[in-house]
Amino acid sequence: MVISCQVQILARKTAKIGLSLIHSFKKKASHVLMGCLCSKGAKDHDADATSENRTPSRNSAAASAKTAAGTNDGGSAVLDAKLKENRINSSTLQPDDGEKVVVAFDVRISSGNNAELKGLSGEHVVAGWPAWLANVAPKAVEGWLPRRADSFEKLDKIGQGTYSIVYKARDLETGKIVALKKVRFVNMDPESVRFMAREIHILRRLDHPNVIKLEGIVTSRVSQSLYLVFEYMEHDLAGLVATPGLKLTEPQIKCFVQQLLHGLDHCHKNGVLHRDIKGSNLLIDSNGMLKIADFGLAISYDPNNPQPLTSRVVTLWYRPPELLLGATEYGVAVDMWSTGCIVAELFAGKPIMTGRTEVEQIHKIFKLCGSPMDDYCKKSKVPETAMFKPQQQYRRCVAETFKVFPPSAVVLIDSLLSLEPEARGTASSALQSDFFRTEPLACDPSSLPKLPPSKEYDVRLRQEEARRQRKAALGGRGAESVRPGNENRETNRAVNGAAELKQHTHTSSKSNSEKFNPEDSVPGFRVEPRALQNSAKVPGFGSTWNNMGGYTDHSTVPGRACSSVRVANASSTMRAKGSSHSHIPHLGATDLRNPVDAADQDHPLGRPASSHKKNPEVKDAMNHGRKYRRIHHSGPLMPPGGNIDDMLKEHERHIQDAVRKARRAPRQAEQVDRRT
Ligand SMILES: Nc1ncnc2c1ncn2[C@@H]1O[C@H](COP(=O)(O)OP(=O)(O)OP(=O)(O)O)[C@@H](O)[C@H]1O
Repeated sequence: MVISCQVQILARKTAKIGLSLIHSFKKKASHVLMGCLCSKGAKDHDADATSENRTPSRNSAAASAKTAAGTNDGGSAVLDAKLKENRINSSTLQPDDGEKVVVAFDVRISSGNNAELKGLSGEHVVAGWPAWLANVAPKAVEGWLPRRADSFEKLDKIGQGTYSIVYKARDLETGKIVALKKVRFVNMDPESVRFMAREIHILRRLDHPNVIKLEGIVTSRVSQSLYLVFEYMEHDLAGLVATPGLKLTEPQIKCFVQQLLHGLDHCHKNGVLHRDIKGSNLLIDSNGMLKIADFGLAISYDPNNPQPLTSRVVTLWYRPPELLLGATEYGVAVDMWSTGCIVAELFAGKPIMTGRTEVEQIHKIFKLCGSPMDDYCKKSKVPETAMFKPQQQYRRCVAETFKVFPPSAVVLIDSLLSLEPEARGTASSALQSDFFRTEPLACDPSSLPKLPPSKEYDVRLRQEEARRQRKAALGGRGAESVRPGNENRETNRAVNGAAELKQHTHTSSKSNSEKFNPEDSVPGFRVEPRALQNSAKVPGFGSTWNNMGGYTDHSTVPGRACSSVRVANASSTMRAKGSSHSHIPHLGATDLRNPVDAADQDHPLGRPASSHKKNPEVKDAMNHGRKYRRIHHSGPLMPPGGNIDDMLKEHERHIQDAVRKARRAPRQAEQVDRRT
């Protein structure tokens, strides 16, 4: 005991030396101690991290745990409810397994069956890790020492995820600017701790310039939270795509896609599936380096020994058809599908398939990629019972839809968006595609122009500012009194965001695909003359990007089909109607998804639903939509013989109901406010 105390004091004073002492004292020199900020390569798989491999339901539970933890104040009741829902709602889940795993886990810790593990966690506690972490996930922190929260100075809140808040901070020891991802746990729930531990463990196994680097972990003794320390990244791809007036050139798109594929290749070759590739998880630093981030849903997998995995992963718009149809045996192809969506999104300037529910999402996929062939289930490992075929036969129209993109991009997108997973190829085969060999070639990341920080989070801030403005207007001051030019850029962007949001809300009685594409021949797309596109310039901003030296603007390259046209989005629609705003920011992924995703709010993964929590604008809509929560949930998407068109109409009606009620609620609240 005395020895242990002395060691503890030592460890606190000089942590690095302290841990070495502990280890030599305990004669456990199995790994080299590098200190908190540099340890790499904890190769052995954490039993916890791979437990999904044993049961598909555990990860679903974990995903729910992530969601529940994200509510922070929701407490364990939310978590319990989510876990329960998981078991009740999901057809792909085996009812008892989630429970069993949790129990088995508790038994393992408390019964002391695994003496070595227990010893390891004891060591970690002595080294300064909190017991709740050391006990639950000893391997995640193995070889590292915790940093103290007061060795960082928080500068700004820069992001918010389902279960985390991200801050920009200064490391007071080195002066370096970092990102601190604060993860709070609900009652130290082992399931959510373990979920986060999996993320840490996976991040520590990866080491690549295009994968975000976890630099350390900070524990806070006061709050029940952990901070993950990451290198700081100024932008994310979703934010860039949503930046008003910003149009990526072909070399820039190639540069980003190439980096994404290199990062993915590294993950896949190291047996890691990301399972949540989307723009807001692709971070970009001030040198144009793209890094894959948010490994919260990532999983270790062994292609030679496939295990059942949950199908409840990947954000809806980027989710491949086999997952929507409940496949539990899958591999790298799920990330390749998401990559295909991203590549097309970069050229289109907006997400390409924006389903509001899983049913609608699969329908959009079939409309674009064609109806599945008879042997689809077998080839894609989709359970026959979960399969449905749209009543109407759709022919594949990927090439036709994206014909305005450069031909080599179309070929790549066509292959990545194959219905059959096998046909999508791998990250390394995609890197060999003509897309990267055809002129104009990818530019160098370092030559990308410097941009002000742009994240999906900024888009959300704009929305919040918009709400504030609207409220102020109702209070008599009027949003119009804020003149662009009198405010800083952030506010100007917010004002424009307000207009867009308003417009979006007012016109949301129709889905975007209906709005933009009444003839519905090509899902969600309409090609517009460049004249309209050109009107969308941000004073002093878009021009910076477009005038960068040395870049090919493909509007000037003859034969580049994509140069002369642009896919329509809400902004251009508004401009076409003569909106007084010279540029209307295109809503980010979250924004478009939020107001209409009511039917998805109970998704066990909780990702689409989680975005509602982030956005108070639609929170009410979600509450009002609660009674619809059971409709058309995932699992078998259609009862045999069901009519997809009726179902979609029904969906639309429910969603519109929810949105209408949501719109009414704040007005009523404001009336009450004014009265009181
Ligand atoms: N290293 C970083 N540098 C700068 N910003 C970051 C960094 N890591 C994350 N962020 C910002 O914080 C946001 C949330 O982070 P992250 O995606 O890791 O959290 P999450 O809780 O898993 O989110 P989600 O629910 O979207 O999956 C990101 O979208 C990004 O904008």
